[in-house]
Formats: sequence, structure tokens, C-alpha cells
Amino acid sequence: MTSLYTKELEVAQLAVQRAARLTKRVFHEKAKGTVSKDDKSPVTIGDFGAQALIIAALQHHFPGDEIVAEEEAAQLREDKALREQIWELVSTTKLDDVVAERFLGGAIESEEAMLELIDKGGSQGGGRGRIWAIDPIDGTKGFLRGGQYAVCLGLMVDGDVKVGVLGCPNLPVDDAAPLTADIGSNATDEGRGVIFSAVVGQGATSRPLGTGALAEGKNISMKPITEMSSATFCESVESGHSNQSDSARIAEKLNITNPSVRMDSQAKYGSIARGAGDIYLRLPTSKTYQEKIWDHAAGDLIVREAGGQVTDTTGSRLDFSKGRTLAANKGVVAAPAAVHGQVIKVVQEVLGL
Ligand SMILES: Nc1ncnc2c1ncn2[C@@H]1O[C@H](COP(=O)(O)O)[C@@H](OP(=O)(O)O)[C@H]1O
Ligand SMILES: [Mg+2]
Ligand SMILES: [Mg+2]
Ligand SMILES: [Mg+2]
Repeated sequence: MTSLYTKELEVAQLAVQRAARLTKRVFHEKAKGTVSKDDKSPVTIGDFGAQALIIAALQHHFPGDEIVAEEEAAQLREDKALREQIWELVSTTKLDDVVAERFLGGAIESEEAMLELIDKGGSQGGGRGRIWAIDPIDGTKGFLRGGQYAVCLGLMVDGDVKVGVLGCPNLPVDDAAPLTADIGSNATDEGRGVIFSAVVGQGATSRPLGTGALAEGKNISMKPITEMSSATFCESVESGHSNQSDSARIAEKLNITNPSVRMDSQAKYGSIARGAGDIYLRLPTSKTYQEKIWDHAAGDLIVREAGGQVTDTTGSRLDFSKGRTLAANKGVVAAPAAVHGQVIKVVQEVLGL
């Protein structure tokens, strides 16, 4: 029997690899073309450019699929200078393997076609049919700070994530490298850049993030926790995204003595999936915020396929069928399946749930 989603996985990984070439170019520039969105959060020319390149590849292979993507082109239609900067990047970023680049459909035709592609990500999502979720740069604040970020792509079918890919240009290639928050100032790309992938029922893998054809992948799995006291947990750098005083109280109650590792983006999901860390806590900072599906789709599947359990703070699975947000969930608790119940119990004690 041929495996399911083989083509989707290949397209997704190559599309992420190509988009990451673009984000890396922007990462190494001082001027990242940052503009403010309506909710005051930042977006850069890297976010827009990566979204255009990913959607171009998806449209080439799966023109009937819907797409939920974070960014939209409205601001670019009004700002010629910004639009031209993005077009310059998008029209010159290719995979350096001719076959792989042709497989993705090659270059986008024109600046106008680029804007139209960006706006193909406006689907309302939901629980029916094939829907891709794209976060072209997750952790934009980390990206601007010179920290961790991720290029994220997931395929949902009837509300369940079936394929997940995370490109993490600033994480170590080595799955066994210790978990650190900082990539170090003056760091080069040497030894860094990894793609995490998973297909439902087929396990999770990591492979070096390359520049052309895909590198060989290796199976990854979460580290079994033998002593909770020696576990490491990760959380957001941004205290506005996850409540860091609640997480400190949870860690204390679990007798965890290691300090939390703070890193931006879904790099947290990838890191625990390969056993570099153990637990990921994302604790609500407000009653009203709804998590976005593109911030979790790929990571949720990758961690579950690596032997983890991912729920919200009430212990329910993340429900991707509700639209563009995880409207039915609050926060995220990801841990090895064997200890997830123990972690949830303490999360609920501390949050008073
Ligand atoms: N109040 C809030 N609570 C939780 N997440 C938030 C938030 N405000 C913004 N975010 C999300 O947090 C993401 C980054 O996650 P992290 O904190 O793990 O790095 C952002 O993704 P983008 O950077 O793609 O916009 C954004 O969608
Ligand atoms: Mg954003
Ligand atoms: Mg995001
Ligand atoms: Mg983003």
C-alpha cells in the first residue's frame, strides 16, 4: 500500500524550505521592512514574501484546497515601496536544485499575481474538506530580535491535522543539542536549520533545512521523563503570550528545578518532539484571546506523532475545526503522553480550573 499524503508532505517540506531561504535573507538584513498590523503586532517583508511563495506552491499542486494564512495583502496594495521590496525578494528566491524548483512550479508571474496569492489565504477555515494553515513567520518578534522563529504549514482534512511541517532556521540541526533560548549574537547559519515533519499515523521526523532538494530525514521521539524534577519546560519569550508567573508556580509544584527555556514560535513544539525539552506550557494571559490555528496546527501533529499528548489547559484536544482560531480551547499543555495527566492536574490546581 502506498502511504497516504506522500505528495502533500513533499510539497509542504519543499515549500517551507524555499520560504525559509527568503526569511533567512531578511533575517540577515538590518532593515526587515517592519510594519504594524491593526492589532499593533509586527509583520515584515519576510512574512509577506514567505506567505506568497508557500501559497504559490500549494496552488500549483492543489488548486482546489482552501488556505488559512496569517497575512493579507491590503497594506501592500497601498504601499508601493513595501510591495516592491517584497517583490524583489519573492522574484529572486528559488531553491538551488532545478528539479525541486520546477516541482514547486517555479517563479510567480508578476507583482499583481503575488498579491493575489497572498490573499488566497483568507479562508474562514472550519471542519470540512482540505484546508492548509500557514504561518509564514511564527514568532515575528523573535525574528526581529534575532531569536527563534518558524515557517509553519499544516494540512487539515475535515478538521484534523494530517500533515505538519515546521522550518526552524535558527535551531541546531543536531537533535541531541541542548535546549537553549539564545542563538548567540554574531551566530552564523553553521550547524543550524532544521525541518520537523509529521504525517498522521506515520511518526515524526527531522532533517537539516537545506537550500535545494530535501535532505535525508531521521525519526524523532519525545524523551521519556523518568524524574519530573529533572524535566525542562519551555514557554514564550513574550510574557503577553503566556503567563510566566503561572508557569513558575506549576513548575514549582511539579518539583521542576531547571529554569524554563524561553523561546519564540513553534520551535518549542519541535524542540520537545525531538527530546531536547520535555514540556511546553502556554497559559492564557487574558480571558478573551483565541489562539490562531496557524500557531499550532503543525506543532500539534508533530508532538503527537513523536509520542506526546497535546491538549489545552482543560485537558481537551486542540480543535482545529472551529474556523481561523481555536475558539473551543484555552492555552496549550504539551508533554510526553505518560506524564501529561500529571502535568494537567497541577496546571488545573494552579489555574483554579
Ligand atoms: N495575547 C496572546 N496570547 C497568546 N498568543 C498570542 C497573543 N498575541 C499574539 N499571540 C501569538 O503568539 C504567536 C507567537 O508565539 P510565541 O509566543 O510562542 O512565540 C504570534 O504569532 P506570530 O509571531 O506569527 O504573529 C501570535 O499569533
Ligand atoms: Mg503575526
Ligand atoms: Mg504565529
Ligand atoms: Mg506569523
